[in-house]
Amino acid sequence: MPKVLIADKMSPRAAEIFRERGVEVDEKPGLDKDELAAIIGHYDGLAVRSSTKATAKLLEAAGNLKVIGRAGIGIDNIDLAAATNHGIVVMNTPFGNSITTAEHAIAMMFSLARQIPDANASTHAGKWEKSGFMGVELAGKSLGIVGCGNIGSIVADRAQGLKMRVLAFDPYLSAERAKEMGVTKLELDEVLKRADFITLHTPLTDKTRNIIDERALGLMKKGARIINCARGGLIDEVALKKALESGHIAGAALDVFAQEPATDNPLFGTPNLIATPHLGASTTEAQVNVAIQVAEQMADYLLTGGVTNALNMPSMTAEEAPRLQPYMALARQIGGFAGQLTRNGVTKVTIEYEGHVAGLNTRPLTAVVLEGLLKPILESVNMVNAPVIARERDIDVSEVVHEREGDYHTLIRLTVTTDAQTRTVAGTLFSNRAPRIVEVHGVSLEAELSDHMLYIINDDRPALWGRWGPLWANMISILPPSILADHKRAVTQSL
Ligand SMILES: NC(=O)c1ccc[n+]([C@@H]2O[C@H](COP(=O)([O-])OP(=O)(O)OC[C@H]3O[C@@H](n4cnc5c(N)ncnc54)[C@H](O)[C@@H]3O)[C@@H](O)[C@H]2O)c1
Ligand SMILES: O=C(O)[C@H](O)COP(=O)(O)O
Repeated sequence: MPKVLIADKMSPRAAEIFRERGVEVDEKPGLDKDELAAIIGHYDGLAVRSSTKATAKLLEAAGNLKVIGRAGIGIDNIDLAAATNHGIVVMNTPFGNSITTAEHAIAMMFSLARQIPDANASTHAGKWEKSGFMGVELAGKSLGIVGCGNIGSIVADRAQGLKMRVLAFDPYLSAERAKEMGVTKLELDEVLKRADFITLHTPLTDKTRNIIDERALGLMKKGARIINCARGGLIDEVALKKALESGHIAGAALDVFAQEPATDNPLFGTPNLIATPHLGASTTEAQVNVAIQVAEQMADYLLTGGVTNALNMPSMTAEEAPRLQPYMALARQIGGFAGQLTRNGVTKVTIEYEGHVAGLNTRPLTAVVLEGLLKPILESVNMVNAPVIARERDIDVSEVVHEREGDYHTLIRLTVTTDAQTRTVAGTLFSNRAPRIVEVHGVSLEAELSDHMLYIINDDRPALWGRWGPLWANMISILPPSILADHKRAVTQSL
């Protein structure tokens, strides 16, 4: 029975689902990195939110780990490259907390517009400063959204309900989608210049780090307000502090910070700053959503091989997984067989899908062919890291899907090119389930592979094979070793 560790505070629904699905589960939120490293080796799955750091060092100690599930969206706390290298699938739940986070951004916008946190504190202090908290109306104002994906588009919808004009900067937002959403798509500088409120909803990448820096803040209207419920690091915190202190920016509401947990931040104490401790996803509804999704996805992967919302391997639904299973076995055999035939460095790999298989989800099959191909040289390769390893080794991988049906109702053909030669291996499924190798280097044959086989090319040199010679002339043979027991010496010499 696979075993999963829930390492962050999560809705109890996650553990319930793991148990219902037949996955053993331990809930241990709040372990420090050494405690986690000491036990991670016992688990097949690790379920986290944003607190647990799945670092390269931790993953070194995670010898059995097959999947990391992020109950949420951002995976900044997971070393994706290290996970991929270790063959660990990383999956998130991209939609479960989007509404909740969009609502937090809207709540932050209202809080800024009406200074609710300061007014609340002042009233609690018995000051009754009615004239000290003059606000601004949202209706008729412009909201600039930077990053108009899942959350940004929900924010746009809610803002339109508040009768705001919505401007969007997102290089990947199509004109049609912008039109459909009723937002005005503009370049960043235009959005900054025109908006009364700016809200950020991009991931933190090399391109978005400090996207709101001193220059960007300078472009914003005097008296504009800014909200960040996406990721710390999108705003230069020192520049924002200056802009708030000078009054150029009338207010900022931040849910996320460059360093988290943010217990000591240069912005703390700055006037007109509203801060929440990364609460964007913290509603009961969102936490139940992401807990259910992450547990279902991880259980699917561990129990059926189904892959949903993975960030480092192609998806394969739990329904597809059993249908693809015999093809996975075939793909692994074809790749493994070709890998054992290949001596020199591989430069190019072409995988052709023909007939029935051409209509299936071929990306996982390609990953498995590559796994098989690379296995003879790299013990730790699996279908998660095989495509990355191929890329790192400059192997040009291409998939060709033929709609035509050839001699077989379904066929996978692998062509491997090295500096020295080109080799092909093709296989089919008998009765839609039993893998058969049906072609090697253009020679037709039929072989059911088992774990230990002998592969022989007979050069047809006189006297090499004694009485077997005439039979094997110009043939490739793949045989169980027992058949050749009497001829062991000859075979050994030949190989
Ligand atoms: N505060 C929280 O608790 C909380 C909760 C959920 C999500 N988040 C964060 O919110 C962010 C957005 O989440 P999402 O689900 O909407 O993601 P998403 O991938 O659906 O949307 C991100 C958008 O940003 C756009 N984008 C990418 N690079 C850009 C760039 N250089 N300039 C402008 N736009 C760019 C993308 O095209 C995409 O449309 C993520 O960073 C996520 O981690 C925070
Ligand atoms: O990316 C996310 O989903 C949010 O940052 C939520 O993080 P959390 O699960 O730690 O609340």
